[in-house]
Amino acid sequence: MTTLNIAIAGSSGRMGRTLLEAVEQSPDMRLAAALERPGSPYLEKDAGELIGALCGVVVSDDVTAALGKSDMLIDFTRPEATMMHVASCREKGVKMVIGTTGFSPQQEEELKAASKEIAIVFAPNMSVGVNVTLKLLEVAAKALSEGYDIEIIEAHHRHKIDAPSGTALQMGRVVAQALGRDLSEVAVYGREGITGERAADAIGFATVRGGDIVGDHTVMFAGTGERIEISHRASSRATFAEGALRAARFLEGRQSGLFDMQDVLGLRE
Ligand SMILES: NC(=O)C1=CN([C@@H]2O[C@H](COP(=O)(O)OP(=O)(O)OC[C@H]3O[C@@H](n4cnc5c(N)ncnc54)[C@H](OP(=O)(O)O)[C@@H]3O)[C@@H](O)[C@H]2O)C=CC1
Ligand SMILES: O=C(O)C1=N[C@H](C(=O)O)C[C@H](O)C1
Repeated sequence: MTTLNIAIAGSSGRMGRTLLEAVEQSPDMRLAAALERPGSPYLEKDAGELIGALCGVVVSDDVTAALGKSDMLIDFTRPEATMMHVASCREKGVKMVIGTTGFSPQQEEELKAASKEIAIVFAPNMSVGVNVTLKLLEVAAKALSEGYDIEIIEAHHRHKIDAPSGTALQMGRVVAQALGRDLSEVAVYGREGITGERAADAIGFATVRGGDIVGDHTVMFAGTGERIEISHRASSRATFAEGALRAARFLEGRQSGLFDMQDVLGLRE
C-alpha cells in the first residue's frame, strides 16, 4: 500500500482539526505537515495537541518547506489563503484538495488555470450525502420544470463568514442548469420590503446563521397544492473530512485537471 504524505492548511480551524483526526486514523496516509497563518498562536506546537494526541509534526507557516515533504495539500481556509497556497502548489507541483468556499469568479478562474499544471479537487461540499443530493436535485428540477417555485434554504453555525453557503450556490447552479436557466440572471438573494410578486423563473436563496449548526440545506419546489423538499443535514464535520480524504486518494496518479466530488464519487454521467 502506498502512503500518501498529506499537508493540511488551516490546521487549527474547525475543518483543520477534523482533518488532522481523519488523517491520523487513516492507515494509508501520513501527516507530513500542518500549516497555519503567520502569527498564529499554534505555530511551533505539536499538531497533535490540536486533537489531543501528540504526533511529532510541528505546526508551521513555512508553506515551501511543507510542500517539499508532501504529495498533496488539503486546504479548508479562506479564499485569500487558498489562492496563496495554489500559487505555491503550482510552483512545487503539489496536488490540492480545496474545500474553501466564498471565491470570487476571478479567483475561480485562477484555480482553473492552475489545474492545467497540477491536479485539483475543488468542491464546496465533500460529503457523499450532499453529492448524491445534487443528483436528486437534477432529476427533481427536470421533472418539476413547470409550475414549481424553487427556493434554497441553508443554515450554518454563527462563525461562518460567507453567504449563501458554497453548497447552496452549487445546488442553485445544478437546478438552474437542469432547467436551462442562467443562475446569475434568476438568483434572488434574500428579500425585504415591498418586493413585488415572485418571478416564475426565480431561484431564491435564504440564509440562517446560529449556534453550532454544522450545515443544513433544503431545496424547496413549491407548487399549487403541494411542495417537495429535498434536504441534507450534516451532523458532524467528519463527513466532510472523509470526503476530502477520498478526494486525496482519487488524485493519486493524476498529474493535472480540475475535478469535483462528482468525479471522485463516480457520479458524473
Ligand atoms: N467543502 C466542504 O466540504 C466544506 C467546506 N468548508 C469551508 O472551509 C472553510 C474553512 O471552514 P472552517 O474550518 O469552519 O473555518 P475556520 O475559521 O475554523 O478555519 C479556517 C482556518 O484557516 C486559517 N486561515 C485563515 N486565514 C489564513 C491565511 N491567510 N493563511 C493561512 N491560514 C489562514 C485560520 O486561521 P486563524 O483562525 O488563525 O485565522 C483557520 O485555522 C470555509 O470556507 C468553509 O465554508 C467547511 C466545511 C466543509
Ligand atoms: O462553513 C461551513 O461550516 C461549511 N461550509 C460549506 C459551504 O459553504 O457550503 C460546506 C458545509 O455546509 C459547511
